Amino acid sequence: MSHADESAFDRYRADVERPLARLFREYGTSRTRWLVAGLLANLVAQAASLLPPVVLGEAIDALFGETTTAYTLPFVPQSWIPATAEGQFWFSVALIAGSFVVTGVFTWVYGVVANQFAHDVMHAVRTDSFEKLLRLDMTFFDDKQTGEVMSILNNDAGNLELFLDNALMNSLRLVIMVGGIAFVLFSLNWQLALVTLVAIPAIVVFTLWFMRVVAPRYRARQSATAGFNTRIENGISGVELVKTTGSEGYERERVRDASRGVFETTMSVLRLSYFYRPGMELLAGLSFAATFLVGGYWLFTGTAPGPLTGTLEVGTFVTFIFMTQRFVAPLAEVSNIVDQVQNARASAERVFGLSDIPVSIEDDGDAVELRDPEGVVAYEDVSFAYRDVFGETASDTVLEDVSFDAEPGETVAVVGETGAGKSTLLKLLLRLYEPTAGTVRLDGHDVRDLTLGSLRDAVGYVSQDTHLFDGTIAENVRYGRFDASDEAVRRAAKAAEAHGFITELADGYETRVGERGVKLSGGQRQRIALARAVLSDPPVLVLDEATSAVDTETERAIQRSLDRLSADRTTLVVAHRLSTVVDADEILVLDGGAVVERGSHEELVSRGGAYADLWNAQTGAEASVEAGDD
Ligand SMILES: Nc1ncnc2c1ncn2[C@@H]1O[C@H](COP(=O)(O)OP(=O)(O)OP(=O)(O)O)[C@@H](O)[C@H]1O
Repeated sequence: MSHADESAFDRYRADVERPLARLFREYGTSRTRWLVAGLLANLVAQAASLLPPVVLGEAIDALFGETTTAYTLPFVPQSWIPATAEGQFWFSVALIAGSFVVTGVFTWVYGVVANQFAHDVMHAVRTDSFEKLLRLDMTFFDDKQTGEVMSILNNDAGNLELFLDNALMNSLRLVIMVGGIAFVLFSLNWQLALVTLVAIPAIVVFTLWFMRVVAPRYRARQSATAGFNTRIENGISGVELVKTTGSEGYERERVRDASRGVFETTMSVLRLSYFYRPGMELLAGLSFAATFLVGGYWLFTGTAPGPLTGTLEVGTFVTFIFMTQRFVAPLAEVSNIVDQVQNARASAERVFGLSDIPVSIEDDGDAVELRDPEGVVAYEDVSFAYRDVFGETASDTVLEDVSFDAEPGETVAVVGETGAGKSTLLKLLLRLYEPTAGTVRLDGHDVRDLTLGSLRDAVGYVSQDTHLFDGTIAENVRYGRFDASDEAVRRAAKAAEAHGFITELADGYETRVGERGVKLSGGQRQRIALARAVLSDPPVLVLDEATSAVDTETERAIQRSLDRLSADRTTLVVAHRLSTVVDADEILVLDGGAVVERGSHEELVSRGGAYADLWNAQTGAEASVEAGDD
């Protein structure tokens, strides 16, 4: 499989080694005290819960039978045990009551502690994953796997929580129960204990087999779930397109297929679980039946059956029966534990798969903080091709040997046919991508040497597709400059010719813009984005078709205020409508990523080249539209 066919997740997820061990290393060690407290509380609770059957068995033999034996208890010094039968009876009552109290209190403690531990880890996994997402290169998002990503933050973090809270504590309970019970049974009667515990190796082998067989099915289920999330996410975010093209049936089919994938992969896990769970119950039940058969026969006949030797007391037999019952329940839980462990393993692989995706665009140790930027921009022989997340070239050359300078107060316009590389050229200044050759400089610094924060603070950027967050207009203008005063927000809106329409809205600056700003028109959204870019008063303004969606009248007004704004700033602007760039100090005409012409509007028109053709086509077109309007 070539990299192009493989998602970044698949690649890095496959390389994650021992994901659950890594979970403990990365998230458990800093929370060891919670883990240890949980373990200890669990240990005490389980140990205390083993006491009543032992005391009961001892009481039967020492106090209730016709022929009584001496009252002894494992781990309890003989000097603590009262000498009289009555004293021993009350001692037994106290021990049984006490053990229930201890079990109750410590079960509560371990519940609280385990919850705290597990939810704290889940919180950390979520926030770390989100933080990592924000650091990832744009190339990652160009592959757009929103559904996968949402799955990590939701399902996977949840699976890990369930594992730490439930599976981990339950498996400890299981180990303590089985270990503790085995210990007690062996100390009471090792021969009968062998009979009782003979099923344990079979249970272990059966469980290991199940885990091995079910693991790939879990992985398949998780990917199917992530794929389903992606489908849903795409269907909903593109709902307008779905409706306007009447594609509801098509989308329904696609979601149905994705959902069927989840259904089938889930069923393939469940089919094994159906088999495993009764298998475990059967093995646990066999152990109980064997104990009852052998112990019962021993008591019934009064002689040790088969190769067994010695005597068996009724009380010991009762303790055995109670104890065997005790481990049937936790053993039946094993299938749930295995379920959660497998789920958690696949989820941890995905969490760490994400965290292992390399980030190439970030501050390195000696990045320079750009202070008091002037806004001198220089592109020196810049070439560029898009790369994929694996660092391999993913597109043809998009920019080739582009050089230009822009000083404060100057405007450089980039024009050219669609796909010529104009937007890409601007993005390199913000270091959303890095050139494959050549250097982009701001105030003489290679942008790669500057801290991303100070670089991006110095550049106000309005992209081609403006994004607004759900919130008020004021919040959207303030985005990125969260401490800006109301007055500053208004000033920025005025500069972007947005103040007028904002004040006409019922709630003015407090109007909610809806998901992605859908409650505003395209032109209104652009003006808010422009206001956002000018709010911070950056020395460099980068406008990628910032006024393409507004009417000519508004565009002229914006142009006038931009002229004022750009008087002492460096402005890089991409425009399709050439009328907006006639005053630019330099116009670069891009064709196939290379600058084919450069100069002022007048120079380029008089040269009669590509720009002049574009200009004539546009002014001619405008003239005919106006003629048509008349
Ligand atoms: N994220 C990406 N990954 C791979 N190739 C890309 C990516 N973005 C753009 N391209 C390709 O790079 C080329 C230049 O795109 P760019 O958006 O810079 O063009 P443009 O001149 O701004 O076009 P337009 O005028 O239509 O906005 C196009 O061929 C496009 O297919």
